[in-house]
Amino acid sequence: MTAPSELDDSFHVFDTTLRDGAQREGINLTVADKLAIARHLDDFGVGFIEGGWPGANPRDTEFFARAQQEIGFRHAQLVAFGSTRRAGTTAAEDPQVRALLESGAQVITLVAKSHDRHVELALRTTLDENLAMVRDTVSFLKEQGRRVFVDCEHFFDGYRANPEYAKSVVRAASGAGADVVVLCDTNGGMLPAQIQAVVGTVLADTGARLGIHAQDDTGCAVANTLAAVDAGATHVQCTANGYGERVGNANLFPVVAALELKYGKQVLPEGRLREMTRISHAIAEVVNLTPSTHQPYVGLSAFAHKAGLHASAIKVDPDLYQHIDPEQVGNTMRMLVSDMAGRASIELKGKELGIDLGDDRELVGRVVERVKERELKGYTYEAADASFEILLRTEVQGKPLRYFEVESWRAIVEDRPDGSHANEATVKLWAKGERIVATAEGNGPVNALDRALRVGLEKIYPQLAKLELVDYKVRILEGKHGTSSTTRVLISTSDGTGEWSTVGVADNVIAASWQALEDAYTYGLLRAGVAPVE
Ligand SMILES: CC(=O)SCCNC(=O)CCNC(=O)[C@H](O)C(C)(C)COP(=O)(O)OP(=O)(O)OC[C@H]1O[C@@H](n2cnc3c(N)ncnc32)[C@H](O)[C@@H]1OP(=O)(O)O
Ligand SMILES: CC(=O)C(=O)O
Repeated sequence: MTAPSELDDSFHVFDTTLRDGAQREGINLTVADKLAIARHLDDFGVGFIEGGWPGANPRDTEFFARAQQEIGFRHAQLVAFGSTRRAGTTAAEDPQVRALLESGAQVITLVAKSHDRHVELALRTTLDENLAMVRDTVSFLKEQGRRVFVDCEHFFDGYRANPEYAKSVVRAASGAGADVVVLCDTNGGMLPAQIQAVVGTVLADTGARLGIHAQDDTGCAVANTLAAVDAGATHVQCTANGYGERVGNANLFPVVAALELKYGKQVLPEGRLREMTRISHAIAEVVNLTPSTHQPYVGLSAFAHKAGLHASAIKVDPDLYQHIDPEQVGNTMRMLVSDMAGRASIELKGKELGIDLGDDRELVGRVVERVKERELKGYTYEAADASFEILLRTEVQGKPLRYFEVESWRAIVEDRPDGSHANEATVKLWAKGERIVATAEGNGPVNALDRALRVGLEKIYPQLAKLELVDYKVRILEGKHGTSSTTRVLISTSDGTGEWSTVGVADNVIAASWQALEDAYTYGLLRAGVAPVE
């Protein structure tokens, strides 16, 4: 793989997940989390990882010390973030500038004011003193042998208010030796055409090497970043999954994918783009946020096709309804089966599941009809792949896919005088010619049924011991009918190596849960390779 020193310096992918990303509400990273994310980002191949603000809090200070000792960076250079010196002092004496040096980072990003109003109101100093703060801090850090990037905070709002002053900050930074001057849309209110025009003009007027840092308050951060690149910016600041202050920052993954796949610019080491989906999800795990299923390129739904017309064209050529081959970013195409499906959707889904439907138009038509009929009753197969597979196999073999037959089941909830509840269930089943009666208690009626089913079947199917219910969702489908409405239950089950979802629909929650449980156990046995009863 390419070592940091061999990376092409003409274009920078700069990640600020550990600094700006950590400013998102709800994210609270430990040092261990930061180290784990830095490893993922380095593995992905970004050029720069902004690790935080050393000196601002003990956690960031510790992160810099440990990252340099513990991570053997293969691609990225570690960057420390801080501000220009305070007004009325020198850079050498400013404790937070010293903390930047003491962090050991060889690359430093300085945040500088570039909006005249901010200088006067927030810094409470003069416009000239702010320029001196920028010049002094940059030249001091350059003298200390550091590479320096300057983030011009509120650049675009500042440019609108006072373009000459905003540009004088760029000139002060670049004149003092800043390697890149980054124009920041700090309030995130800009639109792509505005960004493109301003970046083009500033580049022509100052000749400085420019970067872009876009917040996502208009939902345009990715587009704004690309517009800046169109205008000549050669350094993009982004965060994994778009995490960041308020609504977030430019999302690293669509920016990098656009640069590589649409602009034809190689910004990552060879082959790393194919790791993008895995890395996006791994970082989401570390920050403890569920990955967005609808995220471009890397979301579970990014290449999921629901409409029958789409499927019929995809059957001929997937490119007809996909902007790229999902494998280029490590994602996969999925077919969703629902009441919007047509024959082609079922054929493609069958292929995905490894079930041969031959050219049996009648069979496929029957499955389409059955799905539509069931979805009208409230079933949803796009969220319950395992129940769909059971339905499909049942239609293909012309008889139910069965491991056991249910004679009856019963669940009892007992309200006790002390306010507690006892839940008990009994199931009566037939499996391999044997009649089974099993009773169990649980912490709710569905849990009691689940246990009774397991207790009853485990003697015959020991494979069931591994199964675990990992999620349970209930939805009332026709709220206006109150307690008499239709209830849909979705259950997710795991066997430790994979997870599957099943659905049940009935006029009461226990009956709906029972159906979903029956499918969950049936599918678990199918996955375990157990032959169904004839
Ligand atoms: C746009 C962005 O997202 S920039 C990143 C911002 N990130 C953070 O703020 C997270 C980390 N920040 C912190 O932990 C704290 O704010 C610290 C340690 C940096 C500073 O804390 P304090 O010294 O208590 O100051 P406080 O946060 O109240 O105010 C910031 C100070 O920095 C000054 N300041 C702000 N920007 C700059 C700048 N570019 N150059 C010099 N000084 C600046 C402000 O004028 C204010 O000065 P004052 O203390 O004289 O009023
Ligand atoms: C520097 C930064 O985070 C901003 O201006 O938004």
